[in-house]
Amino acid sequence: MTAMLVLCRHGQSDWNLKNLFTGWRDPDLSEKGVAEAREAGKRLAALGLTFDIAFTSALVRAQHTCRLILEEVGQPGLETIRDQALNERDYGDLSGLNKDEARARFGEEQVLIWRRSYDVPPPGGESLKDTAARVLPYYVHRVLPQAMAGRTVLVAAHGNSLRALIMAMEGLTKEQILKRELDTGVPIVYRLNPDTTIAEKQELK
Ligand SMILES: O=C(O)[C@H](O)COP(=O)(O)O
Repeated sequence: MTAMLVLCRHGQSDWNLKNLFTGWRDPDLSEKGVAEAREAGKRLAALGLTFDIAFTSALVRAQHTCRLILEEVGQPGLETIRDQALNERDYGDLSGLNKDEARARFGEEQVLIWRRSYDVPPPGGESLKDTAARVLPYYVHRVLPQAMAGRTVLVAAHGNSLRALIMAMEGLTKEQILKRELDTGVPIVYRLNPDTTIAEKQELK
């Protein structure tokens, strides 16, 4: 039985556009983000993909992306489970700050460590490791069983909650995940082996 899992980072949000640290703050998609989410859905539809269940976070930008993808594949109203386990990494005290201003204030290197290191949390927030500690159990207990039962699963979530998941799924090291960036609104289609390892991966850029 083929297990199919599609991961998609939300389309551009209003705060991505304004270059603000977002984390658990809750802006909606920008106009461009809406178009990106629709395009993601069109690309999935072009592959002939339809879903059996969708998962998204407790945040509007991911939920909106999920909804638009489902509309474009002709499945509005498909069962969708929302859970804060899939939320973006909590950016703590950085939330709401402009990323360039933060670089000017704290230094380029420090900001890069907060944004991309594996285990250094931003002040008052979550490291990627902390994010993984909530994303991975949710994946193993909720998402993966659906895929392994032969259902095609959509996960519409966030840059860092998905980086944490991809690090585990693809077996990336701390060094490799540092360089892994996820584009907004670009679906990654995984076909999984019966032992849950990756059989095939396709990024729909
Ligand atoms: O939460 C945020 O600010 C972004 O959407 C993801 O941030 P990052 O590019 O710093 O990981």
